[in-house]
Parts: sequence; structure tokens; C-alpha cells
Amino acid sequence: MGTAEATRSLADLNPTVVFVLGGPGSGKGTQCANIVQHFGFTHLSAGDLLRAERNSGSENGTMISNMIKEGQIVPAEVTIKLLERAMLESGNDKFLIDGFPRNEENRAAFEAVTKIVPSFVLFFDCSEEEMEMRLLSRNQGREDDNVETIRKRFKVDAGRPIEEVFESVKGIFSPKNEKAD
Ligand SMILES: Nc1ncnc2c1ncn2[C@@H]1O[C@H](COP(=O)(O)OP(=O)(O)OP(=O)(O)O)[C@@H](O)[C@H]1O
Ligand SMILES: O=c1ccn([C@@H]2O[C@H](COP(=O)(O)O)[C@@H](O)[C@H]2O)c(=O)[nH]1
Ligand SMILES: [Mg+2]
Repeated sequence: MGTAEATRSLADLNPTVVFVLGGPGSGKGTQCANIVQHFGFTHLSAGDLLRAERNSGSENGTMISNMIKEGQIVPAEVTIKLLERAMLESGNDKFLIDGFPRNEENRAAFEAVTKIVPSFVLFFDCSEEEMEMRLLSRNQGREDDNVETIRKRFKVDAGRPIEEVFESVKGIFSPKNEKAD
């Protein structure tokens, strides 16, 4: 199904969407499973959809694999297509979108393409120390559950020089917020 057709059908569905965010290992997937049981939502983990796409032998497989190994963000259009397809295939109209959007560009692209405005954002706050401990004992065979990749996945490493930290901080703010010279 093409994006335009998928978008028309999604608009007809007028779904309820909640973005579930938080650092790696903060417990998004764990709590989403509870919400599914109690409230009848469909849980869509962007990371799980990307891993399934990589494993399917898709033309984007190598790119997705490399991005996941490096803790980098896959281009929004790839992830959004996977989310659209999963929403339409689910037969439900209530979704927990876990681990997406990763940044302001992801959020804007999702809203522009799907015309869906999320009902709210559920954010799980957890210390990096606790998240790292949980990920290292998760035992689900994920190749990014290792110290090197985990530290790349933590968003802003403030232990680096001022200019480098600010490069990361800038990425959190949308370009439209940037002060003109
Ligand atoms: N509140 C908690 N206390 C202790 N352990 C927890 C808690 N919540 C989740 N865990 C455990 O921490 C690990 C990571 O949880 P989970 O997979 O839900 O995190 P996540 O936010 O989805 O991570 P990722 O972004 O890497 O997919 C799992 O082994 C889970 O059982
Ligand atoms: O919207 C997304 C979500 C995930 N990724 C990539 O996948 C890994 C793992 O994500 P989890 O949410 O921890 O399962 C993440 O580090 C990214 O590399 C993405 O690119 N875009
Ligand atoms: Mg998860």
C-alpha cells in the first residue's frame, strides 16, 4: 500500500495515539504490555518494527542494522511507513507508539504524513545508572544491549566538551527556535 493510500485510510480511522517515550531500559515496553492488558491499546514499538524490517531481508535491512548498532536514528520516512502499515493491519484504533518520535524532526514528519495528533505523551523518567543495569541484564538477545551501544543510545552525554554537548542540545530544539544572528 502506498503512503497516500495508507494516509487516507488512517485519516478515516481517526485513531487515538499515545507516544510512549523514555530512555533505553526505562520500562516502556514493560508498561506498554500492562496498558495493552488493561486498556485494549495496540502496542507498536518503533524499535521492534525496525528490527523486524531488518530481519525480513528488506532493501533497508543493512542501513537499519548499522543505525541500531550505532544507536543512531533511522530516517523518519522509513519508520513512519512501518508504523502506518502496522496501525492499518492491527484492526484497532487505539495505539501506544513506543520509542518514537526520537526527535522534533520525527514528530513533525509523523504529524505531516499521517495527520494524526497524539492525545498525550507518556514519559518514563529513569536514571542512566538504573537503565544501564536493566539493559545489561535484559537477556533478550538484542545486539544493542551492550555497554558501548547503550552509552551511545543515552541522548546527551554531558561529560564531553561544551561545544560538543551543545551540538547535541541543539538537536533537541527545532530549527525554528534557533536565534537569528
Ligand atoms: N520498574 C522496573 N524495575 C525493574 N526492572 C524493570 C522495570 N521496568 C522494566 N524493567 C526491566 O528492565 C528491562 C528493560 O525494560 P523494557 O524492555 O521495558 O525497556 P524499554 O524502555 O522498552 O527499553 P528499550 O528502549 O531499550 O526498548 C527489562 O528486562 C524489564 O524487565
Ligand atoms: O523511531 C525509532 C526507534 C528506534 N530506532 C532505532 O532502534 C534502536 C532501538 O530502539 P528501542 O526503542 O530501544 O527499541 C534505537 O537505538 C535506534 O537505533 C530508530 O532509529 N527510530
Ligand atoms: Mg522497548
